[in-house]
Amino acid sequence: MSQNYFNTLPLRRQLDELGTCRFMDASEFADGVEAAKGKKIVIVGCGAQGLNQGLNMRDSGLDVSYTLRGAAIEEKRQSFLNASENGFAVGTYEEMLPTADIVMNLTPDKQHTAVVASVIPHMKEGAVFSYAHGFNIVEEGVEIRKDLTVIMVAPKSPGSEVREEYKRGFGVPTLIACHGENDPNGDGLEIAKALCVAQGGHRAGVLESSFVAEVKSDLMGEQTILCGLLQAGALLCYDKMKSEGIDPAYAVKFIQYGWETITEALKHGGITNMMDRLSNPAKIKAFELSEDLKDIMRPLFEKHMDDIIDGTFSSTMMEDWANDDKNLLTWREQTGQTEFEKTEGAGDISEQEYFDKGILMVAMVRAGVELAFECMVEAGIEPESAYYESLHETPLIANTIARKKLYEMNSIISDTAEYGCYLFAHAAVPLLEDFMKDIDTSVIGKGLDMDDNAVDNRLLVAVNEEIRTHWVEVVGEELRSAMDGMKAI
Ligand SMILES: NC(=O)C1=CN([C@@H]2O[C@H](COP(=O)(O)OP(=O)(O)OC[C@H]3O[C@@H](n4cnc5c(N)ncnc54)[C@H](OP(=O)(O)O)[C@@H]3O)[C@@H](O)[C@H]2O)C=CC1
Ligand SMILES: CC[C@](O)(C(C)=O)C(=O)O
Ligand SMILES: [Mg+2]
Ligand SMILES: [Mg+2]
Repeated sequence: MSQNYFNTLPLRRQLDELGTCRFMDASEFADGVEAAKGKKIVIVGCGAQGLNQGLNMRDSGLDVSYTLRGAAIEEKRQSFLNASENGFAVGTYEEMLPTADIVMNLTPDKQHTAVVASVIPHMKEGAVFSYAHGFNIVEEGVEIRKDLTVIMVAPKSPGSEVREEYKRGFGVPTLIACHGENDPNGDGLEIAKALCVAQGGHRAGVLESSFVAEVKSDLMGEQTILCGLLQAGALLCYDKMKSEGIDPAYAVKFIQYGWETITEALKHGGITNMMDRLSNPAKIKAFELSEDLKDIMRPLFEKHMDDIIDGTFSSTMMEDWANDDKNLLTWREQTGQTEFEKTEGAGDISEQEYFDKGILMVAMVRAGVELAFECMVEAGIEPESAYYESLHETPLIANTIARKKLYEMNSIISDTAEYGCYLFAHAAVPLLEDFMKDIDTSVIGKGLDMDDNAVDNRLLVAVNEEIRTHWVEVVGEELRSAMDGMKAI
């Protein structure tokens, strides 16, 4: 029986692994996809990451095909259709794996131990086995045959946006690593770099990371700001707007597209730019609300970080795996039944209106990004990694909500993220009950009375200073300066 790998490490090694983070210079990607060129790359699974990573890598000139479990091929399941209708070769493990040079495991985390057991025996000696998230290695302590090189290429983005950003000529920030226990030829990182380039990651920013740093930061981002808070915030804002007499169809549309519009400003210019989109009085109001939100939610964010670091979260989720995903499936069903999810959105809303009438949503984003960033950094995760996992990825998740509300977000993110999202949202909604009682339509749905735009100069200066000097803004400005190819959506 394997055990939590991170928990077996001595403290100093844990801290080293958590703090492994080197921003890679563009010159390090000068060889492009060379290290993977001509190699047979076989992807296991053709879902959210599998399909989109494969499409990008093929467009980058690599030899990509798929292997699926026998039943998926026989029954022509969605994964088979995803691969075959996109013109990829698809075969069984016996057909595809023995000749593969690089096998990319893009199946759900829950399945990884079974996938390792069934896939690895077919792999040739000296091949490469790749992950997009290190849960199986770090939280389950799975050990891989020593002749195999084990790498990680982890896009900080939903699969759909890995593709969309690539098509726009950009990419998504990516964490790459080679598992120290499996690097027999010393070339694992070179291969990870090539796969990352093939997915477009080098255009947005790449960190040389570790499996540990990726897992602990990824779990924190997805549970809190990326998914949990957007889920909780959507439900709370909708209920408030409706109870204040705002047309439900307008409220739904406002929230569905509001996260995307607001956080697009975040992606391009950080919290500073997002807050600058508000009038001065609205900015001060959003700042005050976000300070209150930070005070109320800090213990919850800290609890998620602590539970992730000491393995409580992963063991709780694995209990649910063993219980046929009872919690996950119940929470998924409940989300599908919410009025927000079932009501069709309607109404004309201009881009600026989302800011002017969405002051509370702006406040939630600022509070969530800063809290997630602060908790990660306090736990030993480097600021660059915390930035990608909190601020940069929030708009990419918001893009999925704009497509089909919370249903779309939860079906595109991994099952692991979805579980953590519900866990957080179920705690956050009651936690914010009293705070929400004091909220009215001036900050969500209608906006401030704009007859008088006057503000206290000293207060405005202090608020601007506080926003602009936060560490997430300092590191963000640096990281965004390397994102010269970023495109508007
Ligand atoms: N979702 C995302 O956007 C992100 C995911 N990740 C990571 O990427 C990995 C893949 O996640 P995601 O794309 O969400 O996964 P999906 O749920 O979309 O993967 C579904 C695919 O996995 C196959 N599969 C499921 N179980 C098995 C099994 N036991 N054996 C073989 N194949 C199986 C399915 O085939 P079948 O048709 O047979 O069921 C299907 O092809 C995870 O490690 C995740 O943490 C990382 C970043 C973001
Ligand atoms: C936000 C969740 C994520 O980590 C991701 C898309 O990056 C996932 O596991 O889906
Ligand atoms: Mg992630
Ligand atoms: Mg994840």
